Amino acid sequence: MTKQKTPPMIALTPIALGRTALSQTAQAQIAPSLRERLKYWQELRLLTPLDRHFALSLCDIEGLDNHSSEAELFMLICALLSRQLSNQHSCLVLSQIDLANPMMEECYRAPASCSINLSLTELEHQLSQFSAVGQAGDNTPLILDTGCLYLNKYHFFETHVAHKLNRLAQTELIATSNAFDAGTLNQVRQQLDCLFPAAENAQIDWQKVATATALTKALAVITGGPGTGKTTTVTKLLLLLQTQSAMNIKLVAPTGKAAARLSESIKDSKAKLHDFLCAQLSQQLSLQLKQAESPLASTSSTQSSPPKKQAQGQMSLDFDHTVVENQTGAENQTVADIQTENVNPDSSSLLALKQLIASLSLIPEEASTLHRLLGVIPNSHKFRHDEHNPLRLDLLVVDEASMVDLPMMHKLLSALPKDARLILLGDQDQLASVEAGAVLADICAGLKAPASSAAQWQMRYSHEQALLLEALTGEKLTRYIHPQARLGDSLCILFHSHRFKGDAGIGLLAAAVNHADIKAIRQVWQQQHQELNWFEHQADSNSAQGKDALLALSVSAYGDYLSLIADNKRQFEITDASALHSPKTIIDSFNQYRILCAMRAGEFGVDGINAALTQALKQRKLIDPKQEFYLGRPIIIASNDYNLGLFNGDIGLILQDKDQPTRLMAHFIKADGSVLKVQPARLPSHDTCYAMTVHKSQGSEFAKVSFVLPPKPSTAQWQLLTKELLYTAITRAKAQFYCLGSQPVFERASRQVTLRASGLARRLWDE
Ligand SMILES: Nc1ncnc2c1ncn2[C@@H]1O[C@H](COP(=O)(O)OP(=O)(O)OP(=O)(O)O)[C@@H](O)[C@H]1O
Repeated sequence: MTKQKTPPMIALTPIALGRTALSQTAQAQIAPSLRERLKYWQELRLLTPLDRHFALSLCDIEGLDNHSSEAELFMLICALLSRQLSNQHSCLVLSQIDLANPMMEECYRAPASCSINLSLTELEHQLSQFSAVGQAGDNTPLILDTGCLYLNKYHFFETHVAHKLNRLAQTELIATSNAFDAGTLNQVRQQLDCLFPAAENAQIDWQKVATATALTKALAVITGGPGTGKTTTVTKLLLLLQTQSAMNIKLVAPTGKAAARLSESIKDSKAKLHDFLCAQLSQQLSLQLKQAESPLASTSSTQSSPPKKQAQGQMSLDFDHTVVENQTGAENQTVADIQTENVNPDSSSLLALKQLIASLSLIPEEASTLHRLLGVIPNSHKFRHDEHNPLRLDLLVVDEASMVDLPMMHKLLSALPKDARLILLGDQDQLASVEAGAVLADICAGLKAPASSAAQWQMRYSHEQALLLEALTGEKLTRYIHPQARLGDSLCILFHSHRFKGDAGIGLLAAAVNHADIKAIRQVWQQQHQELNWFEHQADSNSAQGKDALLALSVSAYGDYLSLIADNKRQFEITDASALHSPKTIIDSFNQYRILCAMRAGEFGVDGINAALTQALKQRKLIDPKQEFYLGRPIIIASNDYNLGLFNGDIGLILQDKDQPTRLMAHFIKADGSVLKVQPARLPSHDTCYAMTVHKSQGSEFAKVSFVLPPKPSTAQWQLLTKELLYTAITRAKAQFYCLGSQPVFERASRQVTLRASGLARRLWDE
């Protein structure tokens, strides 16, 4: 270990005496050592106990004299690094340290404040001299890389994720349009045209471009806000891929709830796509028949004809399972049924349609959680699938990718087989993952439009990729050519929301918040959209009018599922099980409404709102919370229990057991739609869930959402109030959004952007 003889590196500011808020230790001494300051910062909650112990342990490992200025600098930097990791950053960016007030104490001359009397270059040099600090690839506890200090493990995760994503992005499945023979290029174009018919407006169909992107690259990242058609696009893409050659496709999402939603969305998309293709087929057939001037032969038979091999042998498809809803109102038929002698079965457009319809059944519908896919090993942080035991699949689709943290992305990419493709879906503007990193945001970072641009995002293609995508889609993309496209060739952002029409309040508010556009935010609220409702926090703390209004609304909104439970109770009393509402119906009804809080603790946090609403529902005799697990109590699981199959974030209800109505059981709906019943006493740690945090609501949607902001946020609370939090809360609502807050808090939060320190964006876009 090399020790440097340098002037004092940390200037210790004498403590201010006589301040009541000081710890006794801090008050008693004029110039406390850094060890004492660490303790004091922990008392002030500027550090966690873990941060302090991390700093002390590393100083011990380094073997420094505790009172030396080197030791003090090292401890301080280690504490700062640990604090960054506790705040979900991947590293400590040295240039972001406020050298004059590194601990960022609110009062500059706060009792334990200190400053670092070194330039940034000197600081970096000093740090590189410690034996615990190494360079990329070293086996040291800490790594200093390009001005960022990492815990070795996080540095490894980050470089590995960057390497894997870059490698996947560079894996060209089709490099240029010349790679196709003319027939194949035409076939793919025709299929794309068929799935994405030209719209009347002249705008680029980004869904079509995204699909083509994923046909050409082993990595495709399709992002966009709610309802922009990510699932619709990926369903069409999977269909195209399955028509090319049958693949082993797996669908995953980070949580059980998100996986269940993905399954539902894919099913819904498939059904819509089936109807759409059948309508197209019907149209084509009518056209051909008209041309042949011959009426459609009788199609009344509902029997499936034996599958017909195509005459020219170009395709040998089994159309047996392909059912067509005839527009003329005839019964469902197979495609084979409605072939007639008068129709040319080899017409390329007909064949393309039939091929697509036949392949629909090959698109998987069941989605699992990432944990289940990777194979949890009880009591271990490792998974069954890793680089030594890769997953068995050809294509992996990961939904809600914004929720995937850096360590999980590392594990997922490690387990991905060499030749597999990866498709990431998500909303890059949503809250970042609960744990370290902001992987999806870093992946999209290179598409951030320059500040001067009106657009927020701008596509970035290499010359070759722009031409290839143009050849496949017919869309004009050359204006997006960028000299350093890097990951841009694999990315596509969908802009147009099909859920929120142009003038719908929720969509407008979400967009205004996303752009941190205060003027637009005020305008949207002033326009008094019927789907947006504001409850003002009362300035007078004795009056709880805004909160009362929210509670009254919530009692009424939750009244629906509670009345279904009351119905069942009556049915059980008269022992008539025939008219019971199923647990799924009741849980679906409960999921129509949710209160989302910015905070966990306090009167306006999850804890306070849950307690107040429990009381309000009790007063209205809608619940009887005499015992802990009372009928109708909503539960959210707070930790994983692999044996029970319950995961952090799973939501269920305490309901009467159909088989033994005197017994109350926690009921959950699993991703495959089945009901899981668990004895309340066996539940892993859990909370009541009339209200939940915005963080926990990621991956879920509700018809109505009430969002609660604290009236007077503390300094610590302000750190959580960001535009991503607001945007995520707003976009959980499909039909109605209510907000209990105050204008200054809402607006200041809209201006605060989540910044997660990480080197991933640089590794993906600049190196
Ligand atoms: N090009 C389109 N034209 C018309 N409707 C569309 C189009 N694309 C998607 N939709 C419809 O918009 C709705 C939302 O689409 P989809 O579920 O694919 O979006 P998403 O981005 O996956 O949504 P979420 O954010 O909820 O995951 C669906 O009803 C879908 O049928």
